[in-house]
Amino acid sequence: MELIIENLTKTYSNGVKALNNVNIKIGAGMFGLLGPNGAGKSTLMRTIATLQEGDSGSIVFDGVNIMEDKMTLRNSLGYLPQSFGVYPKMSAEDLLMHFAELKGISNKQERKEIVEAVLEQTNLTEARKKNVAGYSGGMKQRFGIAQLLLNNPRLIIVDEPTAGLDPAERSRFLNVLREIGTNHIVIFSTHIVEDVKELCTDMAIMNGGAILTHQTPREAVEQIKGKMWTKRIDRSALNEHKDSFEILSSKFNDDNSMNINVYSETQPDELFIQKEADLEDVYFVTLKNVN
Ligand SMILES: Nc1ncnc2c1ncn2[C@@H]1O[C@H](COP(=O)(O)OP(=O)(O)OP(=O)(O)O)[C@@H](O)[C@H]1O
Repeated sequence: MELIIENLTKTYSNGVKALNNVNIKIGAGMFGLLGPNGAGKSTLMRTIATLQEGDSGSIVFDGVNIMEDKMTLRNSLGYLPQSFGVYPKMSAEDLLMHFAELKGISNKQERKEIVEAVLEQTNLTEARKKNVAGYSGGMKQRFGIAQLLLNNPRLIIVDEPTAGLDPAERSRFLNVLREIGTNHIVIFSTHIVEDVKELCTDMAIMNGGAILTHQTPREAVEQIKGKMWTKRIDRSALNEHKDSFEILSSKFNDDNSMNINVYSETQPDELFIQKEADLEDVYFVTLKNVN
């Protein structure tokens, strides 16, 4: 199972180059697509999901060029968009039975079994009789996953699913995705670095329509190990430090001080101490290198 994207380009009619020669190979497992707002993540995901077309390049899923043969991909695709419509006042179970019928599962017993299974997979069995319209944000997102699992997709695309979820709901949602990720390709876009850290076996960072880096989270952190420095400064000294150092990120402390973080091969000055590199540092280093 493999998705291969080559030389994919898309320029919108207003001149925005949303995809700039994207090349990437994605295998089974949880793949995190990380990037700031406007990086091109949604454009890339919508193009893979065949909801819009690239200007040039190719996307091949399991040997089939999906730009030429959209139907084959659609039969094995589950797509959860960034936001989806309003649900009627129906229980999750009834609504899923209805969607299953629309998806062509005509045998009622078979439909029941599949619906039961997807409710279980998304931890919604207890809430199956409740109206989906009254579900919390996190439950709606899990329902979205239940719905896309009905036709047993091999490629699952979820566009910023954790945005707006509270920590408990986010964690439940990530657990559901984690289970699914073991035997599917799951492409998951987010601007939350923690999501990728907790969940993904593979990841890419995107900005300005281009893939800036494609590595496992562990490899990415390994690469900047020993090169991250932090210095505790008085908050009022921030501007003078900005003039002297390229500050990647900063954190306020409880007192009047703050920590500034810098990427450097060598100690930037004698008051900087080495900091344990993490994925957030990778994200900022990667974005900074192209700016
Ligand atoms: N239909 C469109 N017409 C014109 N420009 C568009 C269109 N859709 C997106 N863009 C622009 O293309 C660029 C990439 O947008 P895209 O939505 O793919 O990014 P994103 O990484 O998903 O961002 P976000 O996290 O904000 O959803 C942005 O500059 C955006 O303004």
